[in-house]
Amino acid sequence: MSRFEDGFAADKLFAQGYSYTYDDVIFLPHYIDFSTDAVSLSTRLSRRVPLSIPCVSSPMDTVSESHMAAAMAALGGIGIVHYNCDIAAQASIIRQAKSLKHPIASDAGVKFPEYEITSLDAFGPSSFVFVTQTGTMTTPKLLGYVSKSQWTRMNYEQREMKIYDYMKSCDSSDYCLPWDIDLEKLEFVLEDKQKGFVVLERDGETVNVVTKDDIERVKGYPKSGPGTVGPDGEWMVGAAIGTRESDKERLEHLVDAGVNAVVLDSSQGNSIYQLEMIKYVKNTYPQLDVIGGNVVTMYQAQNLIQAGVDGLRVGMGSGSICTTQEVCAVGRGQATAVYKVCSIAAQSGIPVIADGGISNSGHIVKALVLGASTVMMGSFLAGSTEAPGGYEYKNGKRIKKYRGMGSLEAMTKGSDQRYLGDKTKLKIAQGVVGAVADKGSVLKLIPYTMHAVKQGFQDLGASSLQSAHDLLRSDILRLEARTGAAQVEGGVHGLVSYEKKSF
Ligand SMILES: NC(=O)C1=CN([C@@H]2O[C@H](COP(=O)(O)OP(=O)(O)OC[C@H]3O[C@@H](n4cnc5c(N)ncnc54)[C@H](O)[C@@H]3O)[C@@H](O)[C@H]2O)C=CC1
Ligand SMILES: O=c1[nH]c(=O)c2[nH+]cn([C@@H]3O[C@H](COP(=O)(O)O)[C@@H](O)[C@H]3O)c2[nH]1
Ligand SMILES: [K+]
Repeated sequence: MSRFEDGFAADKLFAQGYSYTYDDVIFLPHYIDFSTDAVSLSTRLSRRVPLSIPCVSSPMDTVSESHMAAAMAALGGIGIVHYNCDIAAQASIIRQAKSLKHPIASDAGVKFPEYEITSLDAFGPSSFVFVTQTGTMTTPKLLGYVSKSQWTRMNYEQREMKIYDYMKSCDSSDYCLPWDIDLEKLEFVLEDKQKGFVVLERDGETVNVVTKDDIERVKGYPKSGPGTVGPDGEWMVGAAIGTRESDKERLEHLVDAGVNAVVLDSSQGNSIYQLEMIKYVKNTYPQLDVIGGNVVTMYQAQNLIQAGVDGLRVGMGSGSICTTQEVCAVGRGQATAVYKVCSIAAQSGIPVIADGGISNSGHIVKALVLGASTVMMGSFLAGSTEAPGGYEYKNGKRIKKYRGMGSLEAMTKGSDQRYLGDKTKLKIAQGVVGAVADKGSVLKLIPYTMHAVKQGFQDLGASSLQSAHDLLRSDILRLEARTGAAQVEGGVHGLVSYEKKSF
């Protein structure tokens, strides 16, 4: 096939000594001969974990607990449960995620018993505030509830009381339904009994609380592809662990809880600790996929591949809450890192997760076309209904906390595990604590985002991830670096004001 010399081949672009990130590069459009619906984004997380969409949630304590993991699996992606908690808590998050057959995260407020409700904000868009021991719906034990109408009728003095002084208790089995009940039956019960909410239980444990409004809300979301279901017929769930001796005991409990893949969580994965942990996991649990990282160079990747990883995670300092490049002077622009690592991983058929720095669908297209099999997202998913933590209001905006796992706040919470109780160890932050805007449910956000990604693939003439990788490696797909002015031009510019609505 004759071709004009136009744009750059990826090999040439990424060999110039620059560290490019997603925004620095742009693909040149190719040729369309299929519809957007013909694009398949099916892929693999790791050697033996197939996914129908290339989306993975970050193992961070403000992103991935049970509701996020269940929702990601229901969408055809996967969630990686964080390990900034004790072993029993992480195992129980995995069990709960697998038990959320209907991955509905209620948008009701959830508070702990000593909380004082001072405004209707506590209810969010819902008619209820639920009360659990921890003030979250992660492994909840429902103690009681307050309805909006009850609270509105209370006088000012009563409103200064703690919730447990006036909440209605709901230990009556009248509210409880089995975790695996059909959605139609669930709806029927809600209609029939006029209760407004039900409690789903498995083996005597509460796994979820769902209101009538929640059911109506999720019914309006787009249909998503086949979910990520394991051989046990339940959602596949991944989990992060560290590389300390104590992580071996942690892993044993996670395996008991049914974990389907494990991510060795480190900013610099090319270490003796990780190489030894990879060998340990492979020897002890040969059926379990182990993902190594993080890496950004071919040398790092090669070492982990030789040690036997089933997947690699790429990114150092590219995350929205990361300060690693500032603090340690190491890392790499994410586009370069993904391209370089993928070019070596492809030779061994090892899937690569492009981790961090995703803030729009275009970044996802770039990561996937540059060779990644999946993208891992923190800030993109934080702030959603499924992310852990409650909403707050700031300057009239509904927000949720989002923090780096290397922030002082997160390290302090997990320090007992990571520093083995050694309080004398100096802690240097490599991340920040912040907040992100309410994004609604990932059950809506992700299907729209995947549709946008398919449109990008169509423009490039790639009907699948494999076809995109082939086009790139055969130099048919061309790209260029964007100047600062080209990046400005590529964004919205020259308007006095505008409203950006993506879907
Ligand atoms: N992707 C990124 O750019 C970054 C991510 N993070 C996140 O922050 C969290 C913490 O990351 P890291 O500090 O890199 O975690 P880490 O667990 O790899 O490292 C913590 C410290 O412990 C040491 N260590 C690990 N295993 C050991 C063993 N068996 N014996 C003795 N020392 C050992 C490491 O060398 C390091 O000094 C993770 O969740 C990570 O994903 C942090 C910084 C950057
Ligand atoms: O330098 C860092 N300090 C941190 O405290 C930290 N916490 C998470 N991560 C990494 O960032 C990824 C999420 O990035 P995004 O918000 O951009 O999706 C995550 O998936 C991690 O790889 C950190 N990196
Ligand atoms: K950063």
